[in-house]
Amino acid sequence: MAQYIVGLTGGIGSGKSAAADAFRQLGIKVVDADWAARVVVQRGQPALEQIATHFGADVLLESGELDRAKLRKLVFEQDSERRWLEALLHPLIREEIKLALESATSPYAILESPLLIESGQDTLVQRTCVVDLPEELQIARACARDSNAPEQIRRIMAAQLPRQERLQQADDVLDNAADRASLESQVQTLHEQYLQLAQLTRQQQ
Ligand SMILES: CC(C)(COP(=O)(O)OP(=O)(O)OC[C@H]1O[C@@H](n2cnc3c(N)ncnc32)[C@H](O)[C@@H]1O)[C@@H](O)C(=O)NCCC(=O)NCCS
Ligand SMILES: Nc1ncnc2c1ncn2[C@@H]1O[C@H](COP(=O)(O)OP(=O)(O)OP(=O)(O)O)[C@@H](O)[C@H]1O
Repeated sequence: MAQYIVGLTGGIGSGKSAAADAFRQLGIKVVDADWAARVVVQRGQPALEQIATHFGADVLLESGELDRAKLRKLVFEQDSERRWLEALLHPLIREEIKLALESATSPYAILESPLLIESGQDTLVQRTCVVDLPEELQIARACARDSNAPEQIRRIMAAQLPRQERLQQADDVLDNAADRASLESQVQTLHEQYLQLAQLTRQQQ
């Protein structure tokens, strides 16, 4: 496991991927929880079978892969179904994340996760960085990206920590209300701090 891990979190459409790309450009290994969530439900994985048994074979595409759009609709319309899915997937996602972090060789690593705090993945990290922006801008960007209805995005946001509660958990905040250049220069500043913190941690061991 990389010795110093920074958790990068924020609500749907906040700009986590954009921030993560900027860290990658600086040579930092990024492990993405949404990627791990895809790995654990690939064809042939036991979790995919359990999902098909619980929700019915309708949640599979003809190829046998998960129909993610269908499952997305089902779980964000009913809290109990979302909780069932999370209870199945979160422990598997955590193990996948740990494996990926173990192979990180950069001076520090980033764990990018929309549910870093909600799912307890923050126990895997030394520091929490929150990507923040006003909710209306978050909704507008998330809708534009996925051509999703605002109501769908609001439902997903309702399943995530409210903005203020997330900010209370932050060691660092990336303000993503302005353009990408502004985000990238904030990432550069944090990167320099993280290099120092990672070095201090190594020296103390
Ligand atoms: C419901 C699923 C199939 C929808 O898939 P889809 O490809 O449409 O979306 P994707 O996985 O790319 O997620 C997009 C965004 O939705 C939000 N989101 C996803 N799952 C959740 C959840 N359980 N609670 C709140 N927000 C969520 C996140 O902001 C995420 O970045 C998928 O999100 C899923 O399997 N979710 C449960 C696993 C999970 O909690 N993943 C989040 C990372 S730990
Ligand atoms: N500073 C910015 N200015 C304008 N558009 C931006 C900015 N940052 C991100 N975006 C755009 O907003 C959308 C959401 O950003 P991004 O995909 O990085 O968010 P995310 O937090 O990773 O979302 P999710 O949780 O859904 O994976 C994308 O279309 C992205 O290109």
